[in-house]
Amino acid sequence: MNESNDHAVVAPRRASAQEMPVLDLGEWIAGGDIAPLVAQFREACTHTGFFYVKNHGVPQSVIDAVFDATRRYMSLPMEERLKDKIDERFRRGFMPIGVTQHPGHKPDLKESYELGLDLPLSDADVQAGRPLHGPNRWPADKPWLEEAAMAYFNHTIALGKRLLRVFALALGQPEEFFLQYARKPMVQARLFHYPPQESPTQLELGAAAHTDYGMLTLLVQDPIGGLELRTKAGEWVAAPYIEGTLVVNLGDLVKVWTNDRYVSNLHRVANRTGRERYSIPTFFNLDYDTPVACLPGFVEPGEAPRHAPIKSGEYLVSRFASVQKYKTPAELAAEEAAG
Ligand SMILES: O=C(O)CCC(=O)C(=O)O
Ligand SMILES: [Fe+2]
Repeated sequence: MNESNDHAVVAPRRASAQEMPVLDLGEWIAGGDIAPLVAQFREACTHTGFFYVKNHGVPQSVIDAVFDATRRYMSLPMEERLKDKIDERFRRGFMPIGVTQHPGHKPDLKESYELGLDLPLSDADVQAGRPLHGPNRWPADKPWLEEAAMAYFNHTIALGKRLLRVFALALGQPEEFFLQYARKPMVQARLFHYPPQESPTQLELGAAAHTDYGMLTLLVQDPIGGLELRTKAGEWVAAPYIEGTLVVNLGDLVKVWTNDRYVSNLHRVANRTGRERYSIPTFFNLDYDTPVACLPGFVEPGEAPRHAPIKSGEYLVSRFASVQKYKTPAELAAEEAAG
């Protein structure tokens, strides 16, 4: 990292309604026509790859409860939380500041509690050592954390599966196309706490500028705000809290499906408010073995797709390893064998 290239990151203007539209899922969820939503989804995904959803079906009480539990947990003494420190194999539990570091940046100024699809040790994929497949890790003396987090997690899985229907139709596929790859989806949620930062800079932020990796990110943020994304013109804009909404954005694997037609956008977090910020992204990814490849209609006849086909899970694991201090299952097995 080059300190002399560092720049202060000042608060940008708010994203316009075109840069961050609000998609209303209410009518469709109530049994209405999906077509208008598909058109709005396509427009947003080819523009900034970011939008809000409202009337999304996740009860506000469930969202309030998971924020309350996250605040309560992150207020506990560090030594208490370190008892739940993330385990190398399954990557679930408390992740202190310092674990996530994007190349060329200082570590992100955030800490988190990580959870995912809760697979028992007897599960065939867990037995087979498939990366990131495993049981959640919960502090037994704080049942309120598991209760609130899993209630929220299960609702976002339902929302993610709903959005996959819209997504498939937007890409010219049958509505159920992605659901065939969401049998044991690699969904991960992160309960984030961002301490306030007086003067954010490009090198040191709550979350350094990055793109997400997979399919769909669903995010609830608290009223503090601080999420920023980059427009097509290269300008950073704020994606503030809007009551009753979640933020949705696309990840890099969508570029493979769509030959770069859909946007996986750079974004970052700067918490300049002087107050604690909390946010909870759920990363909705498909099954490990999903063959991700350019879909028909996204490449001209006679042209080759820009990205080689790839297995969803392998790609995700390689991306995690690039930003998190992370041991691969092979490295762990080698360590174990060495005693
Ligand atoms: O906390 C936020 O608002 C965004 C977090 C984020 O971009 C991420 O974890 O990938
Ligand atoms: Fe992100």
